[in-house]
Amino acid sequence: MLREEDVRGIFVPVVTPFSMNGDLDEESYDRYLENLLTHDIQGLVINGTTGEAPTVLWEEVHNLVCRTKSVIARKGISIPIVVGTGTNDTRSTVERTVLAKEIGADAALIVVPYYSRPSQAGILEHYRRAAQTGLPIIAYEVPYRTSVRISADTAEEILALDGVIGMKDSSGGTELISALKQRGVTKPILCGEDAYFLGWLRQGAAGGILAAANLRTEMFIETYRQFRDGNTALATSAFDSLTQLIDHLFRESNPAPLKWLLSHQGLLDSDTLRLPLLPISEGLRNQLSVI
Ligand SMILES: O=C(O)C1=N[C@H](C(=O)O)C[C@H](O)C1
Repeated sequence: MLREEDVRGIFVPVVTPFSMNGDLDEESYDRYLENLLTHDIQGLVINGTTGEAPTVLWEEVHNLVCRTKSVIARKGISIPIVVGTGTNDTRSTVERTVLAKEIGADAALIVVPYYSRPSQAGILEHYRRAAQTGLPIIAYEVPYRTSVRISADTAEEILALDGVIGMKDSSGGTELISALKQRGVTKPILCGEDAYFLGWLRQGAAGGILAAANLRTEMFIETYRQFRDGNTALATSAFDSLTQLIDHLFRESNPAPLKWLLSHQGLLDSDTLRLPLLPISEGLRNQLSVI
């Protein structure tokens, strides 16, 4: 299981490849994962936003976890697997987290419950129940997707729960992380906003869960390592080399641009997404093909 002290560095949220008919494309997944695991990343996230969690069935998540374990074993490496188990329903979140534990996940990524607009107390209770499953939890704050924002007080209380080992912060600004750091919170916070990765490291983030790190993975690792080692100029120049890519990857809904680039590079057979997401526009295809 993932330990709090190992929540650092570059975690890569994997895509869920689909064939043209919309079925899970297992062959592409294995090929893409084999390639990704040539890099020295600190963890994988299955069934996150980048994995199109809202459209992936639990049986498919199960299949992806098993396939991932096989690829990892074949390569003779060890790398933690974090599985997205969060829904907007506490009971199903707990059930999925228990199932993820049973199939050997190392931690669960649990999004703030969306749609229902729960109170801060309701959000805290959601995490309290999930944390009781015994699978380490990374809470995931992403207000532009969930339409609720956790306060610094609630974030601090969530992070104080036994079993919560960290937080992924995609809140769009540094207010939350700086408030938590000012309060002396020591549990790790991972950046979930690719464009702000270096800025977040400066604020005390322990690393990032970054869709863009599926591409140019080495430069993300370099940014993290140089920053960690105090070489801020080298970290800045590594990160500067990534900003154009990051900007393009988020011009249309993630993971559509990423899937297009992965298929353009031959790592996936197709850039198929499940509705309501659609493949990227022709305009963005033209831009991506020359970056
Ligand atoms: O899949 C994820 O985890 C990520 N989700 C963010 C989003 O699209 O909201 C982006 C981040 O890079 C990784």
